[in-house]
Amino acid sequence: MKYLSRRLVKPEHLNPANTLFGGQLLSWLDEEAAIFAACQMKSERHVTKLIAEINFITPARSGDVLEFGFEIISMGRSSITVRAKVRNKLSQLPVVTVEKMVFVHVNEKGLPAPHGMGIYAA
Ligand SMILES: CC(=O)SCCNC(=O)CCNC(=O)[C@H](O)C(C)(C)COP(=O)(O)OP(=O)(O)OC[C@H]1O[C@@H](n2cnc3c(N)ncnc32)[C@H](O)[C@@H]1OP(=O)(O)O
Repeated sequence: MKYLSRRLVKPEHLNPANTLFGGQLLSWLDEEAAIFAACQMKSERHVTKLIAEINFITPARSGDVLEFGFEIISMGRSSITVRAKVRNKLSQLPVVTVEKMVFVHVNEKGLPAPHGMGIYAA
């Protein structure tokens, strides 16, 4: 798994329990995974199709630096499927894992279109 980006947890990202709001983390994850998918497909136009099995493992707190890791599970005709893990940079503890994120390359009408790429390192 490649850890390609980092985010700092700030007070405005917290929930009433003073830990990172899950929706904030998922928003970051979707954006970071979409960038990863774009790099693999060499695509500027793709959409998130599926996010499956999200497991929030340990809480993150203000001041924590989170690292976002991704790996390719498979590439199809128009789609790419990736696995994701976010971990605490200092402790290396896993914060969340996502078993499956599917992104689909689309044409100008928003319909699936072949990305034409094999697997290569971004
Ligand atoms: C980055 C963002 O936040 S984007 C915003 C959020 N996302 C969206 O709004 C997307 C809304 N959804 C859509 O527009 C449509 O569902 C599309 C364009 C993604 C797909 O349309 P579909 O009619 O399902 O396409 P189709 O059945 O031809 O499948 C296209 C590809 O997706 C894959 N796919 C479709 N459904 C699934 C699924 N449930 N799970 C896994 N893969 C799937 C197919 O296997 C196919 O892959 P392949 O071409 O590599 O073999």
